[in-house]
Amino acid sequence: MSSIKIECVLPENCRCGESPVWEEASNSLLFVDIPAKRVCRWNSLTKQVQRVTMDAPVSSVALRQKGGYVATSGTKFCALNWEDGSTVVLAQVDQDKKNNRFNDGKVDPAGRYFAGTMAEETAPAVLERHQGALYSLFPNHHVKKYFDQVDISNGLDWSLDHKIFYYIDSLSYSVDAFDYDLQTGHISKRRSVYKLEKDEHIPDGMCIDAEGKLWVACYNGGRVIRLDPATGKRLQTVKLPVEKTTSCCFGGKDYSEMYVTCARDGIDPQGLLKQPEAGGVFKITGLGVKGLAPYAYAG
Ligand SMILES: O=C(O)[C@H](O)[C@@H](O)[C@H](O)[C@H](O)CO
Ligand SMILES: [Zn+2]
Repeated sequence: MSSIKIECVLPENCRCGESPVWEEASNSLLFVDIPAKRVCRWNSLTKQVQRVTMDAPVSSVALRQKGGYVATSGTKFCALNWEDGSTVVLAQVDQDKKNNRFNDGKVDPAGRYFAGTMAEETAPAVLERHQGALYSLFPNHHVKKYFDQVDISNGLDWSLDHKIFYYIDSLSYSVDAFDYDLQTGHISKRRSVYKLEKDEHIPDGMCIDAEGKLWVACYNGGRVIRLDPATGKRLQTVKLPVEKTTSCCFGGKDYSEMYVTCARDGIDPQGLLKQPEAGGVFKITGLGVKGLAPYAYAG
C-alpha cells in the first residue's frame, strides 16, 4: 500500500486556479488564474513563480512545439511568448456571444488544441445556460466546432489508444466519452461513463493516468476521484483540505506526482479561516500510479 501525502506547494491565493500542465524541460508546473488573467509558471526546483498577465480572463495554457505556449484568453486562441509576455491571436470563436469566454483546454495526441466555452459566471456555477460550445484549433489555425448547447465546458483527455475522447460539461454532472478519430479529429457516439454522486458535487478538470483510468477534480467536493471508464466505477477518492478543487495533472519525476489547482473565489471570510490554503497549488505523492506527458500544440 502506498502512503498518500498531500501538501500545498505554492500558496498562490488564486481566485480560480486552473489548467495545471507539467513542463518537463523546465521542471515546472504551468497553470492559470482565470479571473486574474494570469498565466503562472512554478519551478519545482527553485520554487520560484513567474507570472504573465493577459488582457482577458485566461482559462487554459498548453505547451507549443515551436516553443513558448498557447493559451485560451477571452474567446481567443493565442500564442504566448513567455520571454516578453507578448501574445498573438491565432483564432477567435463565439464572436456573436459577447458574454462568453473560453474555459478548460488541452492538446490532443495529434497536436490539436481543444477548448470549450461558457457564458461568464455571475457567481461560481451561476450563469446563462447552453451558451457554450466545444472547439479545436488545428495546427493550421483552422477552428473546428464540435457541438454547442454547452453549460460549462470543462475537463478533457484522450484514452491511451487515442480512440476515445473524454469530456465534462460540468452542469451535466457526468463524465462523457466519445469515439475519437485521431487522424481527422472527429468525435462521435457520445455516452456517459460516470455520473457524479451528490457529495462529489461538480465535475471540473480531468486527466488520464498511465493505466487508462480518469482523475476528476470535484469543484465544491474538495477531492479528486479516480474512475474506471470501462466499468463506470469509482476506484478511489482523495480528499484535499480545500473545497473548490478545479483541476489535476500528473508531473514531477516520471509523472509520478499529481498537481491539483483550486479556487478561492466564492468562499466567504469564515470559510477561508477553515481553508486558508484555498487558491494554492497542491501536490499529491504516493498515489502509486503515473501519468502521461502533456502533448504540445503542433501549429
Ligand atoms: O474552473 C472552471 O472550470 C470554471 O471556470 C470555474 O468557474 C468552475 O469550474 C465553476 O465555477 C464550477 O462549475
Ligand atoms: Zn475547469
